[in-house]
Amino acid sequence: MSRAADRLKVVVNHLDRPSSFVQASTSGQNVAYYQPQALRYSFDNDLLSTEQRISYEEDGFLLIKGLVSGEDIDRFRAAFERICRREVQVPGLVVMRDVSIAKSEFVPDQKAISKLQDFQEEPELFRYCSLPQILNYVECFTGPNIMAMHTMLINKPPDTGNKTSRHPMHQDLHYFPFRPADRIVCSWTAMEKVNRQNGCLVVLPGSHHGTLKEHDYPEWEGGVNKMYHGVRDHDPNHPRVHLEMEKGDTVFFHPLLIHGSGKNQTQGFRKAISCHYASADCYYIDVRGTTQENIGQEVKEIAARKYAVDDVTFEDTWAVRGRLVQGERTNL
Ligand SMILES: CCCCCCCCCCCCCCCCC(=O)SCCNC(=O)CCNC(=O)[C@H](O)C(C)(C)COP(=O)(O)OP(=O)(O)OC[C@H]1O[C@@H](n2cnc3c(N)ncnc32)[C@H](O)[C@@H]1OP(=O)(O)O
Ligand SMILES: Nc1ncnc2c1ncn2[C@@H]1O[C@H](COP(=O)(O)OP(=O)(O)OP(=O)(O)O)[C@@H](O)[C@H]1O
Ligand SMILES: O=C(O)CCC(=O)C(=O)O
Ligand SMILES: [Fe+2]
Ligand SMILES: [Mg+2]
Repeated sequence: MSRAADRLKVVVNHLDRPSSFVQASTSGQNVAYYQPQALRYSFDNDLLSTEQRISYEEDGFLLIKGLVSGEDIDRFRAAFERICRREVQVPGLVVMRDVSIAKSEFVPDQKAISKLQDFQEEPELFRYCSLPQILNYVECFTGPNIMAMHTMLINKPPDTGNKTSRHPMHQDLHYFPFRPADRIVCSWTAMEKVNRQNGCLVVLPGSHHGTLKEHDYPEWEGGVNKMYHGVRDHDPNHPRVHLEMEKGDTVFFHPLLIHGSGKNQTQGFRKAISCHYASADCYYIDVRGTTQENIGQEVKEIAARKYAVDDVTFEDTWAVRGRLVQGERTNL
């Protein structure tokens, strides 16, 4: 029996989802197999192997080594540095500083910047979101109509000793007022070697099988960055995986996957570039009365302050930032 078929059995036993598989009898043994259509998290196409599809189904992430070239990464880094030196003005760009230095004097240097958000109007950085090799993978999860909904370049600073460089365990779906979750995917590319020392991604494999959990600010003594909500309670005994990656390696992960990143214990600034994609056929939801109401309110307040408007909705803040990168803008 092939390795893929072997893993199918494991997945079936592991997930215990009677409706998604059929019983088959081989050599007198009763064995459960997935039917092709029972793989709900990805589409059947020529790019993903059955093993890769099962792996995403089971774990909620898929790591592809060497997907982005060193040359491209160097160009993204140069664009980031131009922004840090304030040589360019980018409409809509959010430049974030770590909470531990947010109130100190401004230095126009990468050392003051822990994250860029919303670089959809910066052509060089946004090129990342349209790289054909990335979109080919994204399409496996979203289908052909693809929106780039959220863009980030994370420059995780050396921890100042307060542990504020940590990113609490969270599910990205908490921030998104659109569905269905299975048609949303994040691509996250290491811009240099990332490991436990400099605060690589940490994931709870399989956690995407659960539902969206309640998120809030973690009670950390040293402070927490604005809008860095964490899952209120996740099973501390769930196995964790530290995703150590080389420059250009890219991980695709599901928006319900619980993940975070540890503190950066080196003197370097750990860099990664990422984009959250969604099928343009997704639809907006009203988060009032749901666990997402708290983040919806915070984002609305920030948008209102930033753009001096008072009737902006949480959905609007996404609709204005989203950009079509493939196919047709049908809905979002
Ligand atoms: C169309 C409009 C869109 C509106 C934008 C809304 C943003 C939406 C974010 C959604 C995120 C989705 C992501 C999905 C993936 C999951 C995650 O990424 S989780 C983390 C998400 N959160 C963030 O990314 C935080 C983003 N940061 C910011 O938006 C800004 O940095 C900011 C915190 C709003 C501050 O920006 P700005 O107002 O420009 O900064 P200042 O004028 O210097 O400071 C104002 C005020 O805020 C304090 N401050 C600054 N930085 C921080 C910080 N890191 N933590 C806490 N507080 C901070 C600063 O001290 C000032 O305070 P004061 O008391 O008013 O002096
Ligand atoms: N004490 C804690 N309470 C809550 N969340 C934590 C705690 N320690 C780490 N985390 C979260 O777990 C994830 C990574 O943890 P990890 O243990 O790898 O990092 P670290 O504790 O910063 O560093 P390390 O354990 O490698 O010294 C991050 O999301 C981090 O925010
Ligand atoms: O790069 C990191 O540290 C994690 C970022 C992340 O998970 C996020 O911003 O949603
Ligand atoms: Fe995240
Ligand atoms: Mg730890």
